[in-house]
Amino acid sequence: MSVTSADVAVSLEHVRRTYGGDQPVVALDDVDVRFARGTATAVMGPSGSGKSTLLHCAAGLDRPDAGTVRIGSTDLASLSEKRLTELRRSRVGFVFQAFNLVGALNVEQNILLPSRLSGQRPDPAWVAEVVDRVGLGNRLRHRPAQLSGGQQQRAAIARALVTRPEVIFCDEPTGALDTRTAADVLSLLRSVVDQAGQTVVMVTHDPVAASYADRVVVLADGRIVRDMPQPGAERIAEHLAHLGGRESDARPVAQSVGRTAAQTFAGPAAQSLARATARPAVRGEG
Ligand SMILES: Nc1ncnc2c1ncn2[C@@H]1O[C@H](COP(=O)(O)OP(=O)(O)OP(=O)(O)O)[C@@H](O)[C@H]1O
Repeated sequence: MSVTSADVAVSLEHVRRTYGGDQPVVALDDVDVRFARGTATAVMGPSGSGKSTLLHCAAGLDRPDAGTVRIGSTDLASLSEKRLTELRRSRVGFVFQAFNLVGALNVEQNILLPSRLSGQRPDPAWVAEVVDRVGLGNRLRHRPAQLSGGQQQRAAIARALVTRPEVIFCDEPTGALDTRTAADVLSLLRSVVDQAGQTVVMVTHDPVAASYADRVVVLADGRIVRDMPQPGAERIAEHLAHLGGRESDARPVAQSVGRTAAQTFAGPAAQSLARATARPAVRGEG
């Protein structure tokens, strides 16, 4: 993908991250990748290939040993820990497999937490729009434990959106969800990109989840070994199989792509899944 620097939301240039000890592990080995604004990218690869390390370095949660990481034009190495924390609160959003909502706070308080921490007073109209977009208007007073897994993840996505971050990093966002709920969450992330023009970088083991992205980057042994625009779930599964990905990575796709979406899912998720399993995700179809 050819992009000018103004179009780049996040860039990693020759990034290397080694974990120490007597037998050092090279988790990222000269990784060079740019994530364009207004796109969704899936980061895939076998267990231990460096996906989480890439996400953590890109998001400023970890510092590489060598190379440069930029959010927009900001070189993260130039920032003190305090400034880096501020950047993470204001310019970056996170969505994790385990939702990471604060159990003692209700949905509204969780959604507003990043703004509160960064001392901002979010625009009420924007908060209302975000709440509407994730469909939690009637759950704002509920605690996380009173929500389904899908609702908790939608609350986490709302929390990630509320500061209007330049990029949202997702680590296995559908890993704890059943397939139908996962499809709804992936459609929501897709709409964040298509309608709000935000940038999503998502680590996933799931080829169906990855097929919602505009691009799939595959890591092996800390290096990028594939960079595919809209490959589709079947092709992703084939690539993972060749890399010796976990058997469970490929099997559900092989099963679901053999059926129509209507057979596999009912309701609003079906249309999204049809797109995911029949052909690659296409931007603008949200
Ligand atoms: N804190 C750490 N200390 C030592 N080694 C680490 C540490 N974190 C990661 N590693 C090693 O770095 C390599 C990459 O790990 P990473 O977690 O980025 O892989 P991954 O692709 O996200 O794996 P998974 O899919 O299993 O979550 C692995 O060999 C891992 O054991």
